[in-house]
Amino acid sequence: MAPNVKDEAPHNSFDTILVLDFGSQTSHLILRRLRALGVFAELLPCTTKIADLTWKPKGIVFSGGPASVYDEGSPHVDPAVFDLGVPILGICYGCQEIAWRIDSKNVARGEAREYGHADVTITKVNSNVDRLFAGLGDEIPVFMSHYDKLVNLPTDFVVIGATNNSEYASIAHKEKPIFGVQFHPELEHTPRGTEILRNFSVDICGAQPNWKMGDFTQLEIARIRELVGERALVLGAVSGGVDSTVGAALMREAIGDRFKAILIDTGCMRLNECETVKINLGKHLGINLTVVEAGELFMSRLAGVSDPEKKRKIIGSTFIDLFEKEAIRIEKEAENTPNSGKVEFFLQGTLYPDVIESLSFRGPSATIKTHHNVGGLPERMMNGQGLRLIEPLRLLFKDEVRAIGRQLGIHESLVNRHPFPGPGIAIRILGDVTKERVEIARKADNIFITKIKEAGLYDQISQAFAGLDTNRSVGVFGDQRVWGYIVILRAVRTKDFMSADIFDFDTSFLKDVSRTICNQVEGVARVVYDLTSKPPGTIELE
Ligand SMILES: Nc1ncnc2c1ncn2[C@@H]1O[C@H](COP(=O)(O)OP(=O)(O)OP(=O)(O)O)[C@@H](O)[C@H]1O
Ligand SMILES: O=c1[nH]c(=O)c2[nH+]cn([C@@H]3O[C@H](COP(=O)(O)O)[C@@H](O)[C@H]3O)c2[nH]1
Ligand SMILES: NC(=O)CC[C@H](N)C(=O)O
Ligand SMILES: [Mg+2]
Repeated sequence: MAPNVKDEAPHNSFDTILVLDFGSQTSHLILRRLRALGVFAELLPCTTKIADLTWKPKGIVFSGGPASVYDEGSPHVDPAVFDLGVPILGICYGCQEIAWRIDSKNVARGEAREYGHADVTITKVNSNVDRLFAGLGDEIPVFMSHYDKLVNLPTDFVVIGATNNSEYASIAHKEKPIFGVQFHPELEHTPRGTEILRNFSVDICGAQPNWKMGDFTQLEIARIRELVGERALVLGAVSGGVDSTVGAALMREAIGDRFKAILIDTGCMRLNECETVKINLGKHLGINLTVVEAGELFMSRLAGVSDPEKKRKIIGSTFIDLFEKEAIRIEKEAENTPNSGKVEFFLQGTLYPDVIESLSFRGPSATIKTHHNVGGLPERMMNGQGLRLIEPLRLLFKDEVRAIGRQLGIHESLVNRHPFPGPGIAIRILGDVTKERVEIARKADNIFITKIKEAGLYDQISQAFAGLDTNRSVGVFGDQRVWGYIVILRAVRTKDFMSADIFDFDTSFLKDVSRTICNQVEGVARVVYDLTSKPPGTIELE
């Protein structure tokens, strides 16, 4: 495989805390909190071999995780991590891992699950170990989520915090900067958790809290210039979503017209999407976007397919076919112009959550959904055509990307757009995809989003759309029997798209949307509002 460029990362320019991930649902929040403090942080699987690290972290956090340290097959860190000489903080499973490494009898199943609020009584010991809880007083409310617990105090450790249920809820090594907490400082429900993470990263690890988006932007532009060199062309998959738009703006800034932006019209885009994106990118960013019209091709390949994973795979491989063709076309077109060169790079707007998912120590969690931008797509492009991948945003979260977008002067309406998945409306239709069904879903979606905007709710909602259940339901319209599809409205609030809450509309708003859709979209017999949070649901229907 062609070398990736991911290692040229901010960890070379900023003090970085390494988070080793044991698979907790909230591992990414540890990074979010640290970065919000101005401390750059990166996540790697807990099984990372320390000898493979090409950079030295200022400190290491072990995350929580669903396994039990004492079970066979449970994940464990490379023992070399303790020889690095940098401070370590274990959170929940991470704390249990520290204790278990010292003696496997130190951890056992507790008598009761402790899930939710608890009060930690802080014990002052000496100025060295007290640094973790410095400034926090005698007691702090925390959020717990565990069943296992420390049943012995590991040798050479002292207790720095206890709860009614957990005698050793927080521990510290007597001499070395090794700490463990049974609770989760990364959660909002541990109100003073950020202070604990600051005490650890800044005071104990000595990390300079100087991570700023502005620096990232300039560093990234310089890095792209150096990487791409004087002649090479870069093909960019640009959807008009905030991620690829910001990625495209960075590329454009870095290498001008040698960046070639391509939008594939899958035939499953939102109403007027492609036209609007083309105009916006031209007007605001000076990017000449090529729209590849491929609706018919996608429809023919999707005909009769109702299995969600099959749909996603078909769409993913059709995207590649088209990008491969485009690479050839672009090189031909550039021949005999001042910009002649080979297409050597492929830009994608991959974000950190996608990367985190595929970094899981259990292997990619693609078993839930195959995202078309991770996995198959780049690999074939790279192996088949020798293309190298550029993913300037692969270490960022969505709100960080939005902040960069604003810095680059990208219009607020683009920066704040709700995300739209690459496979588009195809994964919002339960059942097989036909032109007629896409059209119905698209119209319903447009009505829903327009009403949301009119009501001034768009920016309060993280993502909203209308999908289609292709089971049909009976209705009565003007005394006529109809047998039509069911429109599913979905609107969620989330910061990171890993978990999400339902948006609370007034019933009168939903009634109005329902009435308008039934009146204006032929083929619909009923409209329902999806009340499933994530988890257990996912944001998209498929
Ligand atoms: N229709 C499309 N044409 C070209 N590239 C696409 C298309 N849809 C998706 N992509 C590529 O796949 C990547 C992942 O899509 P994704 O929807 O996650 O990001 P986005 O569209 O840039 O932003 P957002 O999440 O806000 O929609 C995009 O960044 C882009 O590189
Ligand atoms: O580009 C994409 N290609 C995909 O295949 C894909 N699947 C889901 N999504 C988006 O990811 C976020 C989380 O969605 P789920 O809860 O449905 O997994 C939501 O924002 C989804 O819109 C995708 N984006
Ligand atoms: N949240 C966690 O890390 C849980 C750790 C472990 N699985 C327990 O039940 O205690
Ligand atoms: Mg998108």
